[in-house]
Amino acid sequence: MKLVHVAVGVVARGSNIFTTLRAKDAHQGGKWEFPGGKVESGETVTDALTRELAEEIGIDVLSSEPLILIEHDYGDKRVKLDVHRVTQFTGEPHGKEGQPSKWQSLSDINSDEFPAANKPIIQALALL
Ligand SMILES: Nc1nc2c([nH]c(=O)n2[C@@H]2O[C@H](COP(=O)(O)OP(=O)(O)OP(=O)(O)O)[C@@H](O)[C@H]2O)c(=O)[nH]1
Ligand SMILES: [Mg+2]
Repeated sequence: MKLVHVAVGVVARGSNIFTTLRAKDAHQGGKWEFPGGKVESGETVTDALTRELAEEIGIDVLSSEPLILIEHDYGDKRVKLDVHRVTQFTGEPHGKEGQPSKWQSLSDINSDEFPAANKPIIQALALL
């Protein structure tokens, strides 16, 4: 099965992190996620991160740094999540595609409400 390369952005304000709800009919639908999406051919991960966060949550990423790289096999799909912490941005994050969104404080984040691949992301954030 082919590996889907995904750019994922952790947008934080203090200890709050911006999260969005995946559409019911999407892969891992109904779970909360960190916004992001597939890296297209010819794009760098940073290009993809910038494009996806502009499309999905209406922000302009000014700087970001790598947080963690995760490979996960869902059985129906294999993903490589290239997770970056967004350290500077302009604009106010919102569910630009109509998706529900919320700021969640790190201490309240429940891994069970996120796709299984996200567990190490949430653990890594807790160590920062
Ligand atoms: N954006 C995002 N995707 C995640 C996370 N965790 C996780 O397993 N994924 C998986 O990564 C894959 C690609 O993400 P995506 O659905 O956002 O891709 P996309 O924006 O390009 O959407 P599209 O497929 O509708 O074009 C999905 O299979 C999704 O389940 C996460 O925290 N954020
Ligand atoms: Mg997406």
